[in-house]
Amino acid sequence: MAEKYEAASRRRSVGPLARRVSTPLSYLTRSFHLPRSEHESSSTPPSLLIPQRLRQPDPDPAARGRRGSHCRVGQDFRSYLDSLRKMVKICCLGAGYVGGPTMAVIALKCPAIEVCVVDISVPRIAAWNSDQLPIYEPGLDEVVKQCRGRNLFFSNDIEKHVAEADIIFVSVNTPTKTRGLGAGKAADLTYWESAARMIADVAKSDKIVVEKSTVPVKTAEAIEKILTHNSKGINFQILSNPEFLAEGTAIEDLLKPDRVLIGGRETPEGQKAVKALKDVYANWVPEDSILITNLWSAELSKLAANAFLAQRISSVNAISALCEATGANVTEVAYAVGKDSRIGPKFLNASVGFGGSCFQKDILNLVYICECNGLPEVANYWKQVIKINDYQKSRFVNRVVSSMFNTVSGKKIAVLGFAFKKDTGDTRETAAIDVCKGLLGDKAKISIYDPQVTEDQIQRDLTMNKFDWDHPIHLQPMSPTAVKQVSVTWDAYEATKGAHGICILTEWDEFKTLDYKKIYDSMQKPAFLFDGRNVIDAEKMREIGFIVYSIGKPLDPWLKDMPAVA
Ligand SMILES: NC(=O)c1ccc[n+]([C@@H]2O[C@H](COP(=O)([O-])OP(=O)(O)OC[C@H]3O[C@@H](n4cnc5c(N)ncnc54)[C@H](O)[C@@H]3O)[C@@H](O)[C@H]2O)c1
Ligand SMILES: O=c1ccn([C@@H]2O[C@H](COP(=O)(O)OP(=O)(O)O[C@H]3O[C@H](CO)[C@@H](O)[C@H](O)[C@H]3O)[C@@H](O)[C@H]2O)c(=O)[nH]1
Repeated sequence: MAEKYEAASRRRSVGPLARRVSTPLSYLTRSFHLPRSEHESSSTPPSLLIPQRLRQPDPDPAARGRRGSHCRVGQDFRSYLDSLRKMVKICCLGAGYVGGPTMAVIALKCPAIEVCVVDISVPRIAAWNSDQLPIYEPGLDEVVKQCRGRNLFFSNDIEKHVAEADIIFVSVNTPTKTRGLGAGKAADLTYWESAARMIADVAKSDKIVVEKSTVPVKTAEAIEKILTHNSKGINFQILSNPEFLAEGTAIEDLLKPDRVLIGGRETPEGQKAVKALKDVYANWVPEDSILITNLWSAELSKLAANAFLAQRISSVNAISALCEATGANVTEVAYAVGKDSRIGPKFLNASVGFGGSCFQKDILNLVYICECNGLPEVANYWKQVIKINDYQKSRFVNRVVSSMFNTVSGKKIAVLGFAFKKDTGDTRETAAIDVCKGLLGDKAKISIYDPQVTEDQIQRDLTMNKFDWDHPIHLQPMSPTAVKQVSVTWDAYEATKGAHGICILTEWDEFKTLDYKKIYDSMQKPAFLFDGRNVIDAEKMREIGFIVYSIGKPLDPWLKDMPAVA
């Protein structure tokens, strides 16, 4: 088993563990004044990169017109070179799910720009400099391999790279506040504010500071105050450039974004900064997909986009409850509704509930901003999206317990999938946490399998308080009192062996092709299968002998006779 674990670990990326398990104490002790790491010496960028385009033929001359950094008619070669040199350094604070992939793609598409991603976490940077990247994201390894050491660097020497940069992206955590004013709703800007103060301290030349993190509207105004108050005459331009990538498809999303949004001040300096950032993206994003707005529109658009997306899921999940009550089929309903071109087919999959580090946090943030602006009706409207999501998770738990003769005490429940969606090892706010906690509350014994999530991570998630997961300073060493009723395996067949019931909580493709006959044969009878993602063919499973529940689908005759679920 130990060998298997090691082999499986080697197959996997380090995952969020690098941040939350192996290194927690580093967060408690680190300041911005960090010693150079071992990796530094081999990965510190050269002081100035010679633009590759000057040495290599342009691979796509036809695209020149839409790129921003080519020598224009009337511009002499030296000033062209100077303009490139002036633009060559980007630093990104925060080497996480956003900072890492985003900067890797900028480095890939802009060989003339030197990109350095910095972080307060030493192990996280070490992982970026190794063969085991700290996050699992399809396609990311290839992009990093292509650029790392060429024009993409990862470092803990934050001050040095901030001081040298022309453009500084800030992509640090903006979690929900856990205490004090606005606790449980407002964004905690501690990490952002300390990043801004550090930039003000170390800057010796003009900088463009880009909000990449998701922040409340008007954050740029506060950041501007911090920077200009300490600025020693240095000119800082703040831009809002929110990120819209989704985990699991981050590289695809970054290579072909639906849009890039840049908000800036409407002053000549502000517009110059907007143009400089636009020129970076214009290396691969068509001009008409780069939207320019004022600062506040850009900041608010990010929160609004996530609220709209989450609202669609809560809408279809609300309908899923009605489908179960009436005999309608949510897949058919969603298909019929999505065929209306005004509605569209995407993001209408009923599920056990949305998770991830963004939707809940950003909607709570929006709710708080509405309340602060005297708009309680608007706040309540958006709050309902979260309430339905919580309802969907507890409805699922209730369905499991009521179906299994109203108790799961002492029963083995296999959980297939713990990540918040497929193709990621990220477990932040995953619905699986609430479902497992609910089942544990009824004294179930849980056996979990997820192809990308480790036991340490799962134990940590099940013992952590709400909202604490996104606060580096709250990270503690592995709790010695891990949840005993929970076991974690690297094998779906082992997880389901001897189980009374199975809950599918993540839509991993491999769950569609498991040998369910073999699984059924190894389970206690009657064998229950609760599909929280609608990934299995319920009719085939019933033929095997399972009692099946699928979200929003007509109920199994067995389940109809069980106590009603609220
Ligand atoms: N994860 C996503 O899919 C996604 C997508 C769009 C936007 N966002 C937003 O982007 C921001 C970052 O999200 P993430 O998922 O990348 O978070 P993350 O936790 O993966 O990464 C944040 C990193 O910032 C580092 N950090 C904190 N303070 C720092 C400082 N002062 N200097 C340097 N590094 C510091 C942390 O150590 C951590 O590694 C959040 O505001 C989030 O809402 C996230
Ligand atoms: O039809 C659907 C689509 C998604 N989900 C769930 O919703 C959650 C979020 O999924 P998704 O949006 O694909 O992933 P994220 O990485 O959280 O990306 C969202 O949050 C990011 C952070 O702000 C934004 O940048 C992205 O645009 C936005 O899609 C996951 O639990 C999904 O399983 C459903 O239940 N049904």
